[in-house]
Amino acid sequence: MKAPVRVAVTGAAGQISYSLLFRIASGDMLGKDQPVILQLLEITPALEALKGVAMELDDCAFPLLAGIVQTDDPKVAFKDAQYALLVGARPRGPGMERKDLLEANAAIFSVQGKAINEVASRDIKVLVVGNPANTNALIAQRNAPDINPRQFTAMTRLDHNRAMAQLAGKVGKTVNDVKKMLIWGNHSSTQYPDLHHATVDGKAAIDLVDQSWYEGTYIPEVQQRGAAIIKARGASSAASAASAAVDHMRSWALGTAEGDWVSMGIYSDGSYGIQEGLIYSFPCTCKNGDWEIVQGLEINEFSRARMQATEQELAEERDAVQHLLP
Ligand SMILES: NC(=O)C1=CN([C@@H]2O[C@H](COP(=O)(O)OP(=O)(O)OC[C@H]3O[C@@H](n4cnc5c(N)ncnc54)[C@H](O)[C@@H]3O)[C@@H](O)[C@H]2O)C=CC1
Ligand SMILES: O=C([O-])CC(=O)C(=O)O
Repeated sequence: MKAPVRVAVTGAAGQISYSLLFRIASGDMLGKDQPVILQLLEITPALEALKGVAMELDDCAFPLLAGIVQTDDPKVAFKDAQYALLVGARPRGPGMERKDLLEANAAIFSVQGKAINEVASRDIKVLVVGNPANTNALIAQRNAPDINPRQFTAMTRLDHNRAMAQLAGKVGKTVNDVKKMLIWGNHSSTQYPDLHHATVDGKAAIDLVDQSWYEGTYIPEVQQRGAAIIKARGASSAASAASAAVDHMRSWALGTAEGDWVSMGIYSDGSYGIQEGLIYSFPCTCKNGDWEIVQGLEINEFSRARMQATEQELAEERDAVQHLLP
């Protein structure tokens, strides 16, 4: 049996965590041979609810669950953590854009970035889920100067998974047939789901659909899927968000499949002309616990304009939180 790893999860008594924690503890995220110690962070008033969640985790008798820490202190939650899933943040309601949450949520990520910098394992892998995820990831990263910026990522895997499911449905195939899906940019309504590199059953996806459906239906539906779930469910995506978080961390830790890639919000190194330092979603392959941006994709004018629009939004979000970026 491997030695247990420490996995910090914030917002641990919330909706997403109610699905996420059970998936992590069952081995879906890091493998069926990897024991985990869950280090759960909540705000003080939610500690009682967190206790209930921890009781249920105990009641599952998961063979891989080697311990549970419950705390309202970030320095306890992140202590020696090798993985951190930053979920704890306010969700949006109907009629809001995710960036409307910046004011309510941004401060959380500067506190947590500082705590990670101080006490976490130096090889920690951080995934920010709480919205607006890319800019919150940027805030956490900039507040953790002793950790390599590559170790802070934001979740666009839910968008990636949604884009695969919508495409598969349209062409009468399953997600297993879809490869090289790609979300560029921000986890927001400016994100750009790019079908120019995707394949379905080995055929170019862009040739299987017409341009008017791609532009007029597909792109807006993927961009607005989060809002559509809020409208239908009365609350934002939870189980699907948890599943995407599990997918993101599993790909990063255990690698991506040969001949395929995943979308991850990562620290831009200037690839594809995207401003360095923004947390922007790129196509990534993962190996040996590290990610790499897929290089050399041909970008047409249609794509370039959309990649720049979402980049512009991220630059504006960054400028709005300057006071939290040391
Ligand atoms: N990136 C993505 O694809 C997605 C992101 N989200 C975002 O994830 C976040 C969480 O969503 P839900 O679980 O549905 O919300 P929720 O409101 O059910 O749970 C959030 C939890 O975070 C806790 N919390 C608040 N401040 C905290 C702090 N400083 N430290 C630790 N815990 C704290 C709250 O007490 C609450 O229990 C929201 O911001 C939501 O918009 C949701 C779906 C997808
Ligand atoms: O839409 C929201 O506010 C929640 C979210 O990020 C998503 O479902 O993609």
